[in-house]
Amino acid sequence: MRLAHATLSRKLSSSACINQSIKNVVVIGGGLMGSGIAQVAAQSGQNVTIVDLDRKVVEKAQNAINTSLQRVAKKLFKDDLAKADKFLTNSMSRLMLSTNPEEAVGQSDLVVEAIVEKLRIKQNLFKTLDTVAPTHTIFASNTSSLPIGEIAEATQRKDRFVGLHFFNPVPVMKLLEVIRIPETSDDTYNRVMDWGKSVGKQTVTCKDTPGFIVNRLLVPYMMESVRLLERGDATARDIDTAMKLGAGYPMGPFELLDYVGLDTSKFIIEGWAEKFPENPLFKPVPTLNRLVEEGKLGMKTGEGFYKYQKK
Ligand SMILES: CC(=O)CC(=O)SCCNC(=O)CCNC(=O)[C@H](O)C(C)(C)COP(=O)(O)OP(=O)(O)OC[C@H]1O[C@@H](n2cnc3c(N)ncnc32)[C@H](O)[C@@H]1OP(=O)(O)O
Ligand SMILES: NC(=O)C1=CN([C@@H]2O[C@H](COP(=O)(O)OP(=O)(O)OC[C@H]3O[C@@H](n4cnc5c(N)ncnc54)[C@H](O)[C@@H]3O)[C@@H](O)[C@H]2O)C=CC1
Repeated sequence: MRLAHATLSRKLSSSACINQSIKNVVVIGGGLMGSGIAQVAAQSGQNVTIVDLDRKVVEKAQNAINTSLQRVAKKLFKDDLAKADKFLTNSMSRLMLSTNPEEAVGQSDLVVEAIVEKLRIKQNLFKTLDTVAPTHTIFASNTSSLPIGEIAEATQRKDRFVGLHFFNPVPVMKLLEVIRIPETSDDTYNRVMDWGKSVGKQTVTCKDTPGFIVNRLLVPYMMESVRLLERGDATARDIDTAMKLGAGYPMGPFELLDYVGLDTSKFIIEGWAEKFPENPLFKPVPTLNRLVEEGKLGMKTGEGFYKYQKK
């Protein structure tokens, strides 16, 4: 009887949740993207827990969010300091820190994963969370390039699994790519589309295909830029200047590679080269591999294609 009662209450709670909007968000990964995703959810009025392996990383994320929120507050309430301060305090009050993903997801409506771009690590994380997260909780990956279907393989909740691909810097870039797999339910899709708009993003939808829309076009362009450099056709600085002044890009490809992170860029192209060895667009790039091997990951380590002032 107790079991039936428990099952009934889970069913009721999950069906009741279907009508509820997403209020409790857990972001796993407190790096470049995780901190941005946590920020836009917190500033939009949601309760957010940001999780990473290491307490120092989540505290660093909290500081980065605070700094970024000050820029947003200044823009939103330029001549009303009291309102700007209230916005900042309220947003930060909705942000919790954790290094325990299993515990953090206990009350979640949505889990957004933004950890390292490695399929096995993402699968292991979701496999573990699938056993402890509430039945109604939606799982989403912010992966740049991995198949959402393969990440979802690790769980029993493919109907509640999507890709939610944000862009860097998350507080500024307006786009959110929403990727559904064949098993994604209409209710899940509709709820994450509404959620994406609630955090201020314009959503587009794409099939579960390598790189979805933007990265499928952007990453080969960035790799081709490095090949142009390797041939000695032009310097990195001139290639960046050319693309900013000639194509109106806000950043050139080398500035962007340093901004995105050379490690993430390498993981993306490596994954595609492995799956599609015959596609010349996905050929790995020796200079990128060398810089990553030397620990030069871009802005986040102070040097990539360019050197940066340590903050
Ligand atoms: C790899 C993947 O999977 C997918 C990806 O993300 S691919 C990468 C996609 N992103 C891009 O292509 C970024 C291209 N670059 C840009 O858009 C711009 O260079 C940039 C927004 C990053 C910086 O813009 P900028 O004009 O050079 O510098 P800056 O003046 O500091 O910022 C411009 C505005 O954005 C705001 N801003 C910039 N970074 C911010 C942040 N982290 N938080 C909050 N606000 C920020 C600033 O406050 C500023 O606003 P105001 O001018 O109104 O004060
Ligand atoms: N860097 C970018 O411009 C963009 C990256 N992405 C994607 O977002 C994801 C994260 O990328 P970044 O934020 O750039 O990486 P990052 O390296 O800045 O952050 C990744 C974080 O994940 C943490 N982490 C790793 N394994 C973990 C685990 N098992 N549990 C909890 N935390 C763990 C790391 O400690 C690190 O803090 C990747 O899948 C990437 O492809 C998506 C859009 C843009």
